[in-house]
Amino acid sequence: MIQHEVPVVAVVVAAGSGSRLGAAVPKSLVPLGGVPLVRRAVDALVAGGAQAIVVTVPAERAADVEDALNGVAAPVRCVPGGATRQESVRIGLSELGAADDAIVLVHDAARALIPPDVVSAVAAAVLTSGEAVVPVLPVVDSIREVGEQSSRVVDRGRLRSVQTPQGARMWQLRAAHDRIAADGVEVTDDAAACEYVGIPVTLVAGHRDAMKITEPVDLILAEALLAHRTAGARP
Ligand SMILES: Nc1ccn([C@@H]2O[C@H](COP(=O)(O)OP(=O)(O)OP(=O)(O)O)[C@@H](O)[C@H]2O)c(=O)n1
Ligand SMILES: C[C@](O)(CO)[C@H](O)COP(=O)(O)O
Repeated sequence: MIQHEVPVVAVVVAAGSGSRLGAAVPKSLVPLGGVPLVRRAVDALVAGGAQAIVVTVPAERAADVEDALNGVAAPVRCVPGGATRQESVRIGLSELGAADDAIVLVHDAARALIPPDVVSAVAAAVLTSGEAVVPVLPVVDSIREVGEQSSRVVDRGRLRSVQTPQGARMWQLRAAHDRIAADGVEVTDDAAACEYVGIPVTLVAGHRDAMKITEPVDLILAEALLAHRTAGARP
């Protein structure tokens, strides 16, 4: 388990239904190598240095998520999530009893194979930068922006795809999420919330394993990545 100089706490958002995955259970309970996604995500955060975790869960399956998290090596509390990811994060933050200067990480349960080294790197960068921190990857496809009648090439060298965990000081992230809620602003991630209140964003290297399991093909890929990991080989 990686240790940090400052307390590190986390919100794992796991309250989504996973409609695009189309499984018989909410996505966070879908097994990957026999272990629910939410358990893999929480274990990786703990291995990367998170000392206490709040997990937002689908209210009707709270007991199942609690069962899945039985025996995690850090204090974990489950709370019902909100109607959107953004609302779930805000609820999770409000339930974390951490000091204002603690480092807080927000992570998608759907990014179940996040390497603990990336978790640790995000926390370390919050400490050194004083900014919001986001793990990113270069974009590998060519990208076109579409208009009404035509489309145009976008320079992908200037683009990055954004992963989680995203980190900040607790006071920063709480202020950011309270403000966007008050202003009725919708964001897709926590760095965007921080940016809205003027907190700069630092980028660190993400990892292919931290892909968001969104569609059925992603689960097939994740099973293959896990098999490589288990065999001690890297793709
Ligand atoms: N109301 C919501 C919606 C999403 N999430 C969480 O936010 C993460 C990212 O969302 P996504 O992967 O897009 O999950 P879903 O919303 O469940 O997917 P879909 O849009 O396919 O239904 C997931 O870990 C999901 O559980 C959440 O906690 N609360
Ligand atoms: C937070 C996130 O995973 C970063 O890529 C993403 O924005 C979640 O978005 P979604 O709309 O819930 O898929």
